[in-house]
Amino acid sequence: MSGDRRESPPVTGGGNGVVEPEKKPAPVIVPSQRLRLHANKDHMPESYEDLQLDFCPSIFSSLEKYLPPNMLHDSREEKVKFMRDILLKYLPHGERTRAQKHREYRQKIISHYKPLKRELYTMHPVTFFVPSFMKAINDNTEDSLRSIISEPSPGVLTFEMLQPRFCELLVAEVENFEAWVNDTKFRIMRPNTMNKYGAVLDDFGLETMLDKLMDGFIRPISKVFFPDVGGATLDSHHGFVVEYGKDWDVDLGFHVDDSEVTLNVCLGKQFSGGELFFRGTRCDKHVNTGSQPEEIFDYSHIPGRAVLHLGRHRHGARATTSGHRINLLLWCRSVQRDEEISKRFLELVWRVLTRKERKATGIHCCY
Ligand SMILES: O=C(O)CCC(=O)C(=O)O
Ligand SMILES: [Fe+2]
Repeated sequence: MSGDRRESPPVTGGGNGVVEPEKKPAPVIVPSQRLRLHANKDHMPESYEDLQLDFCPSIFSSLEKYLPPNMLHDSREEKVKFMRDILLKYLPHGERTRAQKHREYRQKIISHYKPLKRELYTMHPVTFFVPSFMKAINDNTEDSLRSIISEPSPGVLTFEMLQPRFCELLVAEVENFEAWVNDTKFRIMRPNTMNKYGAVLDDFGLETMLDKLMDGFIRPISKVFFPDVGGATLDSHHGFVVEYGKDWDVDLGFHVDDSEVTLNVCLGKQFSGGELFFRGTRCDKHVNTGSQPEEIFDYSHIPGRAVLHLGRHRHGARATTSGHRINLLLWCRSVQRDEEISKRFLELVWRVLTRKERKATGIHCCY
């Protein structure tokens, strides 16, 4: 099983950047401008999405809950400055430059690649989605969603979603992008560690459209069906296509996704094989344990039909034995995970402090 999950940022160095220089005699300092060790659960954090920040905006929203109480109602700029200083101090340099490099990589592609099907780049629900899906989303009730969704195995939801025309347009756009990559010899990053083929749609301009797809059409479903894992708070995504066949990847090993909720829709073309196999949901600790008979389920892809499942629902894809299979994948992530990262970040910072430094923080709780 390949662990394809994102890791929380490691913390290096000692001190939390807010520790006072040693003074004599050492007073008991009760500092006001320090992060709290426990989140203020009642605080509604601001959104930082519209700011050009060097860290993911949702990290700021999560970290805001740990701000000292007297800062909670400061201006957004003041809060950003405070939190950014801490992140800069503790996130390893490599992680920061990686994010910066990726932004530059994406910018380079977007400024040189000429899209073929421009209508894909803005969300047009009526031309993208089949009427039954549109109606269920517009009615916006649990019953309306349940009326179009089947659950052939616990936690595996399937429903008709994409219009054939949309699938054709997206396949044509991906082929155009790949032709450009070949012509220009641009070295692109593949969607994940397990694929040699396929393309990241977010990297060549489709990020905004896919964000709308997640916000308006996937979150309403995952809110009802996957409420316990952040289904209601999906707020970022990794959108890509995978390609299978004789001249592409053949199959995909058993794995879990780096997502809270995964949308997988077949776009075509003609193929045989390529079934998804599921083996039940596990936490990180038990990801390699055996399966119960009722967890074993195989699903045959049908173009336009979506499969929605938890990222931690163990699965893989069998060999595509003939033809060419292209699937759209949207790994949807929740702010809930960023909160987990913030928490672990603080725990780690706490761990690297000396006893004296801990005392100086004025926090009396320890891990
Ligand atoms: O090929 C498929 O349909 C599965 C793809 C998948 O599971 C993934 O990319 O995470
Ligand atoms: Fe997957």
